[in-house]
Amino acid sequence: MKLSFKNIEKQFSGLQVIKEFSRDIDDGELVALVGPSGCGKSTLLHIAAGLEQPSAGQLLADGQEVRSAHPERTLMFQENALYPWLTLAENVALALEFQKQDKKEARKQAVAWLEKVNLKGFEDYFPHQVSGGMRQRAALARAFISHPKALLLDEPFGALDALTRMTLQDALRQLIREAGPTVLLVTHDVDEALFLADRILVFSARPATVLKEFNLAHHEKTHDLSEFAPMRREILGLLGIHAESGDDAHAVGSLRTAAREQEVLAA
Ligand SMILES: Nc1ncnc2c1ncn2[C@@H]1O[C@H](COP(=O)(O)OP(=O)(O)OP(=O)(O)O)[C@@H](O)[C@H]1O
Repeated sequence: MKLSFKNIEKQFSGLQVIKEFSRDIDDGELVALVGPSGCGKSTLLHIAAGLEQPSAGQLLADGQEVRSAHPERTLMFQENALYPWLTLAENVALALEFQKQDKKEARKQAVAWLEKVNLKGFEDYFPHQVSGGMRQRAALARAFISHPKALLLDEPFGALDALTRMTLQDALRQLIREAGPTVLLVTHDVDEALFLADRILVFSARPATVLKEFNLAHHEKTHDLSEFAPMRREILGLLGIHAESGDDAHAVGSLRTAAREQEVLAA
């Protein structure tokens, strides 16, 4: 699905959050949105999902104006995405039941998707009985089961430790390769953006405008991102974080804290 943002503006009771955002996101492309806390990244995802309407401008999905939410554009959040009173299989199956699929068939497909994300044997566990990483695997299964044409990911792995996050990034990349949706990924983790994205848009503080975009399509990437060190340094620099060489890992880790501090100072 091609998403075309055309001169999008968004205000909340006089607070300008997004200013003249125009970009095409091509069918099957993965674009990461990186920027200071509170600049408007989630708001852009909500507009893409059809949960918020732009104050001005238009969003087209395959040429049709987006006016409301639709399962072909699926939003996935950081945590607490699963219903605690349902098992993992019931949570995943629910996405199909919402679309009026037969309960038995929905369960069958849910079990197959849980197997795809390495959760075979955990179908009848409740969310509190599994780890945070396993919950997000189930959330991925639930996001993919209805074959969305666009996947809108809002810091999907933000609450996980670094190692678990990397295994989830691998799982996500595999699912994307198989299913081929267009993906918008909001992340505070510059390495996550470098690893997963075809393109990275770096936003300014509110109102969000694109400071710079980086193209990473056609790079075969591993978690060893050393070849992208100059790009990572430039992105962090744009975000006001100055990483000395050798100190990048720390700088990436502190991006979230620094961004929150900027938000507090700006308030
Ligand atoms: N529904 C709403 N009503 C009023 N203000 C809102 C609403 N949604 C977002 N905002 C405001 O818009 C601004 C941008 O919020 P948004 O969540 O899009 O930022 P963000 O870049 O995703 O932040 P973070 O990285 O911290 O998640 C914030 O100041 C927020 O308070």
